[in-house]
Order: sequence, then structure tokens, then C-alpha cells
Amino acid sequence: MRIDFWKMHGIGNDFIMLDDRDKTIAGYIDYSDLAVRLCHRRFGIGADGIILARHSDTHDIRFIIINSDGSEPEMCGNGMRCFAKYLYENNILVKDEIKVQTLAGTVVPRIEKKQSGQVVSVCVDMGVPRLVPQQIPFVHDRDMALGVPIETAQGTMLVSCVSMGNPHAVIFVNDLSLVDIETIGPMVENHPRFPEKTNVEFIEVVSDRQLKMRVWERGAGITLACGTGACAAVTAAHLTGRAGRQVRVNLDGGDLDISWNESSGHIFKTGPAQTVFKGTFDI
Ligand SMILES: N[C@@H](CCC[C@H](N)C(=O)O)C(=O)O
Repeated sequence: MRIDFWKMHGIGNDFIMLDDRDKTIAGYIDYSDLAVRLCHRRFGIGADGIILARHSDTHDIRFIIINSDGSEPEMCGNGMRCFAKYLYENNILVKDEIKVQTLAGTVVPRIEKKQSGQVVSVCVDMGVPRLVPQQIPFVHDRDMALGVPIETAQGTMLVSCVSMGNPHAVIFVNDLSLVDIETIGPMVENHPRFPEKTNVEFIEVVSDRQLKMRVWERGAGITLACGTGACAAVTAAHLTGRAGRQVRVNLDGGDLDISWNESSGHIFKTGPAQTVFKGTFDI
């Protein structure tokens, strides 16, 4: 069977977009197996995840994201902007604002800017961030993999835990360029404190309106950007007095503008969505 796909990205966080409203793909292959196969950067198309459009009884559409390792997260912020553009330009939902069913609840992307009928940027109402009230002191060391917390030269980290539907561990650092993300990222991701595993964001505060961020994503490793992670970072930065409510987050793949509304508690994320190429594959 031949399947059409779009390869898209939101500031370098890349996805393979699929239309499975009629469940044809689900009838043929497990989504998890499909993600592992398609996301492989040498043997597949290459991506951080696959995103599928499915019919919803309660919303305009249902959003499914599968990480490149085959795990299914609750939400994906960069993927949601790509999703809105994909639905609009494929004439699946030609509306400026849609209500999307996700495992993290209702998410509302609104098309911000169009050029010659093509969607350029999208603002997503990401809902209300949920907090784990206290910061968790987290001692890190290579031996943590064995469950033995030992103080090392790297010291003790404070991890702020924020849920955007999916879990985030936000770590503030003085100098982002000195962080060994490939070592610390998977240690925190897989630490027993996080039974569902976690995404890990490393944040350097530039000013109360600007954060620099690098990310280790659950189920995908280092990516160029994470939209839910940027919202979690601004939430943690604001609540710890490091930033205001309107913050630009500089990520490896580009910038996101995050705005946390005081009265509604909702957090909004604005950024671009781009198509890389379109194609077909056989399953
Ligand atoms: N990159 C995404 C988040 C994708 C899901 C994440 N890896 C998880 O497992 O929670 C984003 O832009 O939010």
C-alpha cells in the first residue's frame, strides 16, 4: 500500500505528517513500528517523530504524535504548528482556528500569518501548565544509572518539574555552552524520580524577556527545539522570578515567542511551521 506524507519542521524539530482519518494506516501497521522505521535518519525518511491526523467525535480533529523511538507522548508543541499548516494546506480543515484533541487535552492552534494561501506562522493555545510545586533537588552522576546518588564535581542540580500534558524537567544553568547534554540529558530522562521518563530542558537566562534553551527530549534525544519544553521553561523561569510572562526563547533551530496569560492561566506559543518536501512510501 502506498502512503502520502509531508515532511515538515517547526524550527528544526522535524516530523513526518500522515493523514489516517480513515484508519487505513492503523489497519496495516502499528504506529510505533511505523515511527521507528520512518524516523530513522539513515534507513528511513528521518524525523524526530511522526504525526497522524485522526477523526475525533468531540473536536475538529485528533492529533497523535509518536516519538522516533516508538513511544507515544501526550503532546508536541512544534508538531502542533506543523499540524495546523498540514490540515489547512491539504484542505482537511480550512479554518484559522481549530480545536484539537490530544492526550494532553484540548489544544487550540490559530493561524497567525499566511502568504499566498500558505500558512507561515501559528499561535497555539497550549492550555494551562501544571506544576509540581517544589523544586526537586537532583544529584547527578554517572552512577545515577545504577540508582546511587553520589555528589560529584558536577554538583547538585535543581530540577523544576512542569507538565504541559507531557513531562518536563527544567534545569537553569549559568552557561549553556558548557552543559554536557548527551550525558546529563538521558540520566535525568531515565531517573527513577520520573517513572514516565521526562523531557529535559537546560536554560540560560539572558534577561527577563529572553531565555536560551537546549533540550534532551524523551524518546528522541537532542532535538533542535521543543515547543512544550519552551512553555515549561518560561513557566519555571517566571515562577522562580527569573523572567516575565512574555519571553522569547532562543533554541538551536530558531526562536519561539511564549506568552503566559495571567488571568486565564493559559500559555501561548507562536512560531513558524515549514514544509520540507512531500512524498510517498510503501508499507
Ligand atoms: N518536540 C515536542 C515534544 C515531543 C514529545 C516529547 N518528546 C515527549 O516525549 O514528551 C514539542 O515541540 O513539544
